[in-house]
Amino acid sequence: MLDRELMDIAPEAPLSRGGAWRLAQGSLPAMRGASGRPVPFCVAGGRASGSIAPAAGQDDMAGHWVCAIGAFDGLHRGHKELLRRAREEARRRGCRLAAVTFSPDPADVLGEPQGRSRLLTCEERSCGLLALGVDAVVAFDFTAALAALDHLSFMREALLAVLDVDVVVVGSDFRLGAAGAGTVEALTADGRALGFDVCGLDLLDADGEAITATRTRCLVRAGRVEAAAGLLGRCLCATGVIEHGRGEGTSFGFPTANVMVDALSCVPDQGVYACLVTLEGEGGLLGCWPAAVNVGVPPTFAGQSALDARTLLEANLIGFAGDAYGRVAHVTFVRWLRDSRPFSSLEELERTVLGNIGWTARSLGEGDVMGGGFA
Ligand SMILES: Cc1cc2nc3c(=O)[nH]c(=O)nc-3n(C[C@H](O)[C@H](O)[C@H](O)COP(=O)(O)O)c2cc1C
Ligand SMILES: Nc1ncnc2c1ncn2[C@@H]1O[C@H](COP(=O)(O)OP(=O)(O)OP(=O)(O)O)[C@@H](O)[C@H]1O
Repeated sequence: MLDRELMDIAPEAPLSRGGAWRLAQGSLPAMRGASGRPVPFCVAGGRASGSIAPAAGQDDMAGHWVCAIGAFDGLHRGHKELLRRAREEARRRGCRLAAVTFSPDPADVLGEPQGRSRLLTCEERSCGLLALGVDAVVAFDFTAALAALDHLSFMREALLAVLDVDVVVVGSDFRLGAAGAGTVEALTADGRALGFDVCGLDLLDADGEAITATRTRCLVRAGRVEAAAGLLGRCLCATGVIEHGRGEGTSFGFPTANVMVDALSCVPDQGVYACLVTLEGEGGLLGCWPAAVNVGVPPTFAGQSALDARTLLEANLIGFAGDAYGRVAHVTFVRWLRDSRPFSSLEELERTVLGNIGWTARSLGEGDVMGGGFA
């Protein structure tokens, strides 16, 4: 089934209106009513591939498009402003709006090996972009072949082969293609040659500094979750699966659910936080509990567990009774409480943690907030 939907261009095909290569199969991929489901594509003689996720009701890709391009990790306030302006441009020109992005995030492939670098998974980014009102998300596979394409080749052989592009909208700091040579200026020259316009927008800032995914990730890793929320325009949320821990907590009087998040997921390096934890049930959400959460290996027990090498969030779900093992948990960080630290006695550890749980219960509630907050 997928093969039928793959498309390719004839490498010798001439450039036509708008710079769009005529596709070998003559048309852009038809969605055939399968709205929301990504449709794979392959262009530029196999050098570029990816998928298109259409919004509901968008059943084909024909027609003219405004394209907002970037990684969009976090979908922070700057990204939302860019998309708002791109939407306005699309409306003015009678075009549809596509978000053009890359999977995996180029920063994960080209950037410094920094770990914990992802505020959103590719799927979350795609769903978020569609929720923000784009008509389609075009996600190019960020392969070595794609990374090696210069900006002109990317526009001509990859993007214009998939969409008939009228306008490209990017932030003023944006760089596309090999060696990051595709600045707004260079893309504008490409547009003159290939038949599209380029809007390079000033970056939205907060406190005199541009809002970027890099800035947001730095704040998160330093534990400054409230400041990160100010840039994101919402609280940070990390998702993981609940696994068995060492079982110490039960005897302390504060049972903990051990939420293992992906090693690439951007969460604080360490610290104790007041959170809300939403658990998935069999056919939907089970509920959402206030929780005091320790992030990272508990310093008092460092090196004592096979779990230690992985990213661990230990959550005491306030008012939760039941078996949470194996469940998917979404941990929303509301407030930093303190740094994690080693304790010289278990009594001091227990007293301190119970204090953190008490503060969280008084501030966020004593039970499932979806069920009214009554334990
Ligand atoms: C809110 C909270 C704060 C915590 N703070 C610390 C801490 O500062 N230092 C530390 O060594 N462990 C800390 N812990 C971790 C406990 O030591 C840990 O939950 C306990 O060992 C139980 O682990 P287990 O049930 O997975 O075996 C904290 C746990 C929670 C829930
Ligand atoms: N604060 C902002 N205001 C407006 N546009 C922005 C802002 N930040 C990023 N953009 C633009 O949004 C698109 C997607 O952003 P992208 O994820 O590539 O950059 P970023 O958020 O600055 O991430 P990073 O810090 O990893 O470079 C790009 O065109 C980018 O220039």
